[in-house]
Amino acid sequence: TKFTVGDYLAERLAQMGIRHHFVVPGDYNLVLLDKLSAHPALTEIGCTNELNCSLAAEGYARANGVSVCVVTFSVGALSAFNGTGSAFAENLPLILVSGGPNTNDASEHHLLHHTMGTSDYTYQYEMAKKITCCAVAIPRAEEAPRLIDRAIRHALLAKKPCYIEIPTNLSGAICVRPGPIDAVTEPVTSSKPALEAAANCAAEYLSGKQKAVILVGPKLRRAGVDAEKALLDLANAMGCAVAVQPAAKGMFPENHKQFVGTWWGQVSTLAADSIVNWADAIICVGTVFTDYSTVGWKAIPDIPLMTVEMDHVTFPGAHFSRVRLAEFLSHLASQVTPNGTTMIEYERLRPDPPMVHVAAKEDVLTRKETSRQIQNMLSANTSLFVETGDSWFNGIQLKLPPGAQFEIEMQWGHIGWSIPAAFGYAMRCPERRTIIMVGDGSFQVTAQEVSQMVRFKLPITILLMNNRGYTIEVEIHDGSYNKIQNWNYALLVEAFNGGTGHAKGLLANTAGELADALRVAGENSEGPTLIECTIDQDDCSRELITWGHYSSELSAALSSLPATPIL
Ligand SMILES: Cc1ncc(Cn2nnc(CCOP(=O)(O)OP(=O)(O)O)c2C)c(N)n1
Ligand SMILES: [Mg+2]
Repeated sequence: TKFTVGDYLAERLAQMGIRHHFVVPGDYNLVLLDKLSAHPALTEIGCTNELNCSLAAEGYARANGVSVCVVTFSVGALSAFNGTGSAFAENLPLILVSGGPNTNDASEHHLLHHTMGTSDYTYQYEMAKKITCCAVAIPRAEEAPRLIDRAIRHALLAKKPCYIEIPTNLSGAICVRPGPIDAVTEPVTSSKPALEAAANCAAEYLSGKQKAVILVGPKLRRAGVDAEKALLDLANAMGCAVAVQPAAKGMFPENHKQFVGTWWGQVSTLAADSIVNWADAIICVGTVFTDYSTVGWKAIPDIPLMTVEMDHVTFPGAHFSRVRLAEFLSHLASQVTPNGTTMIEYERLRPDPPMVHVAAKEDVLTRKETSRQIQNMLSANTSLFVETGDSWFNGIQLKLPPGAQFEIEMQWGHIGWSIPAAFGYAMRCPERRTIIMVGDGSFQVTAQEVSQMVRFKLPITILLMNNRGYTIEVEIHDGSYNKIQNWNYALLVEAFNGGTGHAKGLLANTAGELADALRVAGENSEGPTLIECTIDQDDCSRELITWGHYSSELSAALSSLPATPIL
């Protein structure tokens, strides 16, 4: 049989380790989908809509390192742009592939369905350029190898999404076979002189300091599989306190003796803010300081920083390009002199473990009791997804046992992300126990993807925190718009079974009912179990109230009038 452009893409995806491709069919991509599903190493995963398809691919990339989402032109791609934006914001190489109009149509000024109704079809490609690190539209089959390889390589190096548009009449067009995948996947290594110079600068930066800490940010994990190991080596070599930013929870082991908690200003955990504020040197590794992670700009380090990024290192007064994060941390670990001052001080500050109240079985269910019971079910095999909302704060307060994974989408913050993202993640890691903490408002955005968990028999546990509305928004700025229609969530999930599935929908109004429901979930290995936890609408975390208070100041600032009145 002839080798085609669609086969070229399929082979490249398989060669780089993708085993599942997330799709929604449409007549601009059907031939392409045939080619992809014909590849022996690829399994087609249909999704209910393109928003969920792109978010499922975003979650898959968290587990697999890279993912692909294949949609139809215009009506499909514009929804998939949202999950693509998430991948950009969260530093994930998601490959967005869209079918496109037949290359013969433009010159005929044909008006085509699904398009804007003009004969200019370039708008999608132009839009894609803005939300990816590389966008290509294949004009002729001869250019497919060069353009596909270029887009994929950019995505892998930058840890950002890329865009590949394949006209509907080119997927089946003859194409040459690909060369070695090494040409696409080979990472960029550090410049040796730059690495040495950066390490010398680090030694100088640290030599004058007594109280150094390490602050870990969400880009650490995105810097490659050996990044977390290199950080551990540096932490062990230094002996100093190590704090994580909220979006980096789980990227440093929480049972490590030098772990001092999540640094998040007034809503830090384990008094991490006290030791970070005491430090005279902060080694920032993959950190991101945003309005949310600095609690409305109130928690920003105010001392000179050393920052270690994916491909450069900076100090007060110096910048070193092409120094790879993992290589630099490992190199520094072999040179740095131990300095445990901040750990000694932290042991004086470390808060005593809180008294944990165990509710009686008949007690009305509360947020705290729900968190307590979730804490008890976390294990080395757990992957915990926490959704935008009070679930962020409740999830961040939990203590991760060694091996447990934690996923959060704090930069993009698209409510509903956790349902499709956990589905995509679980497709790649079916052996792990995936648990989702999600609010009622978020659940309503992407609930359809629970039916895919039924279809692929994924034993995902969904803790739906039903506080009757958009509580995180209430704490920032309340209004009528924070009220939503309540659903019978347990019944909805049963409906997704369609007569053959194994989803279970349970309602927990008391502590005892939650305990029983979690037992049922633990035993359901044939499909998802949703547990609707009914809690009072004002039963939210202290941290949300504090953070919301400062963020409402922030939202007031965001809506503040332009500095210079427009005349
Ligand atoms: C796509 C998208 N649209 C709107 C928003 C703004 N937003 N952020 N959080 C919310 C409400 C979340 O409500 P829930 O999921 O019920 O969470 P809780 O805070 O636990 O009540 C909204 C409406 C958002 N973050 N993402
Ligand atoms: Mg809610």
